Amino acid sequence: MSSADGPLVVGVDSSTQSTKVLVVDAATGAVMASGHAPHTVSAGPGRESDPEQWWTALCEALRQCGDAARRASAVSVGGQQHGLVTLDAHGRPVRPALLWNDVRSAPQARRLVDELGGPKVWAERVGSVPGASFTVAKWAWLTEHEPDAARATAAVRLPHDYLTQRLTGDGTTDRGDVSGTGWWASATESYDADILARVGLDPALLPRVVRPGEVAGTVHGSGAELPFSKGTLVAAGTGDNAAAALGLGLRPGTPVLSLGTSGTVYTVSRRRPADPTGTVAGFADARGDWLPLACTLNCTQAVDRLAALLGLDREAVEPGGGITLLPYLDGERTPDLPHASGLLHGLRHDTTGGQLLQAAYDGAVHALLGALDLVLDTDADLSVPLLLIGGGARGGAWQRTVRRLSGRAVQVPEARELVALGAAAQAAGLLTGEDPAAVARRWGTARGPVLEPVERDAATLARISGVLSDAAPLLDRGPR
Ligand SMILES: Nc1ncnc2c1ncn2[C@@H]1O[C@H](COP(=O)(O)OP(=O)(O)O)[C@@H](O)[C@H]1O
Ligand SMILES: O=C(CO)[C@@H](O)[C@H](O)COP(=O)(O)O
Repeated sequence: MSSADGPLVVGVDSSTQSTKVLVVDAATGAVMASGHAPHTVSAGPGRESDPEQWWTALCEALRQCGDAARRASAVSVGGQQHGLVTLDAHGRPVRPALLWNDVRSAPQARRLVDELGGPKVWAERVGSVPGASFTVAKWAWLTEHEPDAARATAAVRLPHDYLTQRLTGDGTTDRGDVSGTGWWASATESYDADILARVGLDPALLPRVVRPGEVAGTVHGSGAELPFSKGTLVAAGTGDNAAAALGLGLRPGTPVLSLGTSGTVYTVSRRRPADPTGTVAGFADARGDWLPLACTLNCTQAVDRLAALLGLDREAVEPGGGITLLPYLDGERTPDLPHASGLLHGLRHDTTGGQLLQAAYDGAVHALLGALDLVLDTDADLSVPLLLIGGGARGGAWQRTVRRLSGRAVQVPEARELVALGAAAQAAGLLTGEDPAAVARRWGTARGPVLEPVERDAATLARISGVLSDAAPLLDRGPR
């Protein structure tokens, strides 16, 4: 390991499939060490993970960073959004966390939307119309299906809150991640007492919302588990998408398309979003701005699953065939079809496996690009390249599909772990007093090749939209 110019900071990405840790030189952004450890997610009708496993994975990933992590002056955690973590009076999980992609809470979400006065009321007050992913719907599901677990709950946390609390001993969250709960009103930037009362959640169970730039706490214990010394600064942390926005040093109007377990499209905006259609979630960012975002449940894993079923490498796509494949293997959030399953149209004798696989990529990207038009302000500059990030951004087939269906220039940052880098920039900001996005720009994290625009394949987009609308009743009710 070469020597660092400045103090070292640690950035954590605790996402759906794994924990990734970077130790970064706060002066230059150079990555001095990294670690990675996988998580398990339950299969079947729900999606759950044990929060204790996230902690074990974090400790393991930190261990892989060796001496560099021991020298860190500050740490910050970015985490998968929305997950419901329920803790008992001793701070131990009452049950596994209900994750963002668990659609069992769809009926509760629909009921809550109606009870408060409909989508427009939610959009204006909370900034988002909650779907199954939102924590408020998950809590409502828990109180209905597992009332004993709800009664045993002494604290409610998001995934990044849980890990931050394990570091500091204090219950804290931040405006970015709390804006995805459904019980934080973006209009007033505070917990919404009326919504909490409707779902029977005592506000005393919720964490303190740390302000941007404020310290969440310090590492409260060290020992065998953690490399940090007691007193290491802990930043507020945030949700993974808000962390990636920090990690890119994102400026208002620049669009991001992230290809991970979830697919997301978002930008930073100075205007508080309020989309009554529910497609765009009106999240706050981790600074003082907003993060209009749309999210799909089926992205890299759905396409990889199709490739595995076909016995193909994920790059073995072939053009043509007129096939439409809606890859909604987990139900879908964008479009709002929580009970949907995958749907194939246009199969012929001469259809090849490679064409089916390409159709899966097309179906996944179609959903994201349709939402991107709604995410961007009317004054967004369409000539700015689309920033392509997440694990899928490394894939040639993903890159070509996004270019063909968007018709836009696409920039692929060389930096791989933008969520962890954003968390690291937040930690560095605590030490230097800088805006974390400015830290990331100073580090040059968004640098990477720009792939020139190609002609937009409007015919394929129109074909997919047509199948989607014709199959709407089938997709809405799900398989029988
Ligand atoms: N070289 C690659 N080409 C295409 N897809 C890739 C490549 N490397 C990783 N992936 C995909 O990236 C996904 C993981 O992305 P990541 O952003 O790390 O997910 P998450 O943060 O949601 O856990 C995997 O599901 C895999 O399909
Ligand atoms: O639910 C959302 C955004 O609203 C997801 O983007 C989650 O935050 C999970 O992220 P990944 O694990 O796919 O990065």
